[in-house]
Amino acid sequence: MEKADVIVIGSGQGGVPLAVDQARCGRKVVLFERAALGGSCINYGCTPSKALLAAAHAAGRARLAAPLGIHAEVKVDFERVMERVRSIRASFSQGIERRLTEAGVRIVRAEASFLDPQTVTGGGLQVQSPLVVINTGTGPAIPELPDLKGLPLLTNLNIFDLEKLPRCTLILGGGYIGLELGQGLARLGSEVHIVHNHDRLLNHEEPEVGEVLAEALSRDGVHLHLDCEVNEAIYQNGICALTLADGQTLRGDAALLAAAGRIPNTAALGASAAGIDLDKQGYVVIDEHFRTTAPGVYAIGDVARQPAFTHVSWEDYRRLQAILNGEQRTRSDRVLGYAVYTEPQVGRVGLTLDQALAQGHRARAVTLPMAHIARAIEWGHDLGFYRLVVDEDTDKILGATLVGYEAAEIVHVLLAHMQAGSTWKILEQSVHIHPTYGEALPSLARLLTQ
Ligand SMILES: Cc1cc2nc3c(=O)[nH]c(=O)nc-3n(C[C@H](O)[C@H](O)[C@H](O)COP(=O)(O)OP(=O)(O)OC[C@H]3O[C@@H](n4cnc5c(N)ncnc54)[C@H](O)[C@@H]3O)c2cc1C
Ligand SMILES: NC(=O)c1ccc[n+]([C@@H]2O[C@H](COP(=O)([O-])OP(=O)(O)OC[C@H]3O[C@@H](n4cnc5c(N)ncnc54)[C@H](O)[C@@H]3O)[C@@H](O)[C@H]2O)c1
Repeated sequence: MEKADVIVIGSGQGGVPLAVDQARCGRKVVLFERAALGGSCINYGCTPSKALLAAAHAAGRARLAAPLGIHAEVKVDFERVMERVRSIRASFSQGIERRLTEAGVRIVRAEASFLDPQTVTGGGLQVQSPLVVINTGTGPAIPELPDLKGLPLLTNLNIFDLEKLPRCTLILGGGYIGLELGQGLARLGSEVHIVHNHDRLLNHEEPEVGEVLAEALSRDGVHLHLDCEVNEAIYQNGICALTLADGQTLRGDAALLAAAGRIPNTAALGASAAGIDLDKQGYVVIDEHFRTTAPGVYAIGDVARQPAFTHVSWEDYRRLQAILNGEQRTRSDRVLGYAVYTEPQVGRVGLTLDQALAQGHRARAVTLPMAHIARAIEWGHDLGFYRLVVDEDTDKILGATLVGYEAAEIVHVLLAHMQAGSTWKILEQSVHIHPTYGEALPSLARLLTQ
């Protein structure tokens, strides 16, 4: 039995910096990782998907430039696109290994499970520690479909290993992954069908978000099957056929992508041996201070049902580190921002109007269409809108939804206002630069004076 000061299970976005910091403080740290170092974000998530989208959006922009008087002939070298994706992913993962090693973290390349709250085993090793941090993330949820067994399913785990672009790709799910990869594959030349079991894409967002994205995806030739389920999936001779509830049959050359949500990576953990409670879906139950129900065991990131974003897992690490140092921090008092990297992008922060009303705020929303923004007209971006949600009692900004060009960047202006506790009146008085997309934010706030 080995002894350590800290055990980290999973090299996700919070686990790696935590392990590095603890090791730099002179503690003996053992990190278990059963797959590639760097977790979902680097290997099967943000990094490869955004590298792929860089190529896809370059192709898409070129094709859609005709209204500007530019007529481009686009030729996609899919092999080269994917080589670039994989080389960026490999270099990021190697960087993680270097960081951990240089800090003196002992890396055990094996699946870990608990023997008791202080003892973890994996790769033939048993390690005992007073502090264990679980950062094991999530994996793709596979929809329960009759006859799905035997079908070579694509998920976020293997799609970035593709060598050949599928002629036709059938995607289950019109959420983040389905939309980003659906538009990406379409722009690279695949015939894409998205089957979504809700009548709106990205159905947790302001209703108009789904409408704008549906229009944008249609312009890219994506076929949308909304409010629709798959009844049957058959795989024969390399061809997969999906029969939809509306009677249509979609056929693809073996490319069916499951993008229908996530399941937590807890099955292998042996949580019950350590007295770690899981919720009904298998997520680790934590309190406001990331404590699980087992003494000395904490959980951060996606596996603890925190909002499933890289920056949240990273911020969890900062908060847990502060808590371990005796500071008064909690897990949920953050201004949450996130984005969807379709074109147009969706930049989000804080509450939607419905969420604000449901939380008891006397909330009001104002909306500015893209077509009223000078920069958007000049650049030929006609799709999208900016929406601001404010509290009528305090004038505080409660949230925003920006749908438009580089909205993921522009939404940070509002995130900074919210973090600083400022009001829409301060935003309205700010003189932003002309002609920019940012200039539209004070104009948006000005609508509240009417
Ligand atoms: C396609 C896709 C695109 C995404 N794009 C974005 C984006 O643009 N922006 C964004 O903010 N977020 C994005 N996300 C979400 C983001 O990837 C996750 O929220 C982020 O990785 C945080 O994960 P984590 O730190 O909780 O753990 P993860 O990064 O999931 O890491 C968990 C690690 O634990 C390991 N592990 C699991 N069980 C065990 C075990 N028993 N023993 C040892 N090791 C184990 C796993 O192998 C994995 O390496 C995307 C996700 C996907 C799937
Ligand atoms: N840009 C980003 O930050 C980014 C990108 C990708 C993923 N992510 C993270 O990863 C998480 C998972 O993404 P996701 O897209 O898998 O999940 P999701 O929950 O965002 O979307 C899945 C959608 O699929 C639908 N669905 C479920 N089962 C279905 C079925 N059988 N047939 C048709 N539709 C079905 C659901 O209604 C749901 O809206 C996200 O919640 C997000 O936190 C973030």
